[in-house]
Amino acid sequence: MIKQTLQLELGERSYPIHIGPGLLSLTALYEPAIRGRQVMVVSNNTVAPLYMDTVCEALQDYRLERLILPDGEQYKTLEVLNTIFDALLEKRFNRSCCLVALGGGVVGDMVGFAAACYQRGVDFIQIPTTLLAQVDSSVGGKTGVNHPLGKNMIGAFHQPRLVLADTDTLSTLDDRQLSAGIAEVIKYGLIEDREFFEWLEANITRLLERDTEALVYAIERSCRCKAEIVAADERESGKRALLNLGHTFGHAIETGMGYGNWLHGEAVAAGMAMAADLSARHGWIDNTDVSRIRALLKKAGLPTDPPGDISSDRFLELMAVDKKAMDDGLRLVLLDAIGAAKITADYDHGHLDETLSRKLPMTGS
Ligand SMILES: NC(=O)c1ccc[n+]([C@@H]2O[C@H](COP(=O)([O-])OP(=O)(O)OC[C@H]3O[C@@H](n4cnc5c(N)ncnc54)[C@H](O)[C@@H]3O)[C@@H](O)[C@H]2O)c1
Ligand SMILES: O=C(O)C(=O)C[C@@H](O)[C@H](O)[C@H](O)COP(=O)(O)O
Ligand SMILES: [Zn+2]
Repeated sequence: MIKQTLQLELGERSYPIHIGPGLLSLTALYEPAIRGRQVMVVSNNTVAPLYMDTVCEALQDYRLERLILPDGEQYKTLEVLNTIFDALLEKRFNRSCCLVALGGGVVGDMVGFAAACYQRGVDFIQIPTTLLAQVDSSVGGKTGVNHPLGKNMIGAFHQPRLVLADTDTLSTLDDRQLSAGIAEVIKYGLIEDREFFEWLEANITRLLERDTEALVYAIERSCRCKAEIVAADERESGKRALLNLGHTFGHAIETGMGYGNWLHGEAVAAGMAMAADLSARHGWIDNTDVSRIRALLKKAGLPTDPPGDISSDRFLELMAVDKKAMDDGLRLVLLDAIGAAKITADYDHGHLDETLSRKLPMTGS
């Protein structure tokens, strides 16, 4: 079985995405990206004790440095980013170096942004170790940090040279984090792949039980969807915004609750349920679709309602900084069907208020 390799096609910045068990120790996979370079492997204090040695042993013939960041969404900040620059300068890393991001989406986003900025841009490799990072954050080149007033507000587009998603690393992930990753998997089904959504309805238990074959299938199908969208619209001038389904509500929840209280995937899950609710209020999908979406999210161990502590006015305030806000208003990603999302500014503000203030039928099932 079971290793899969996809290619994200972006001309001379194209790169492979390797998916499967046992990949961390395969030196040959890294070599094209790091041959002859200084390499800094950056991780955090949870992931480094688990996997840093395996990666460094695979790279033992290289000039290696290790750097360990504090673990948590609350550390996805400019301040912690600066510690990466300190380490690179102290170790005299030059422009031909390569950074390796070993961890979940937080490490990946920060190391990617450090690579985008250091000496105006150096190479980096993504080694995602959470399901969420393997299906989403390691692919596509969105990098950055949070600001107290808004999620991912400081960042850059900077593509990795290689993505190496070793599914064995998922064995040490706790159940809550696995579920958070499944939220982004469900997102792909909702935005443009109804058949995948139906596969998820039938196979969600296999994913929750960490069946390797099911995981590789879901990761590959998710990455294929994301890679096609990014190849068509790298910098989100159009279609890429579909990947933001659930995120305008979700980012508001993350910022409003304080980073790290709700996991990103949990906030996105509640946000997708809210997007489905708002779509149904317009008659674009029907209530049975909403119930199906909520049922799958629940079965995956995910929330389907926003926290009670955020009023609809506060939601609107938090949502106003969304990157899809234009001078003429905020665009939202909503649903015409399961498997057909759309980006639209043409929604009813009264309906939006009903969704934000959780008026029935939001709590239908
Ligand atoms: N760039 C993008 O396109 C993109 C896409 C989606 C999400 N994101 C960002 O990704 C972040 C969320 O990523 P995440 O869900 O991976 O969270 P995370 O990076 O915080 O990782 C979750 C937790 O799991 C731990 N962990 C990681 N791998 C582990 C393993 N194999 N075994 C045990 N523990 C492990 C981490 O240390 C952390 O405590 C958010 O900041 C979000 O904004 C970015
Ligand atoms: O890759 C994308 O494009 C996405 O929107 C993927 C999202 O899952 C991810 O959370 C991303 O970081 C959100 O980007 P943002 O531009 O809304 O901050
Ligand atoms: Zn996301």
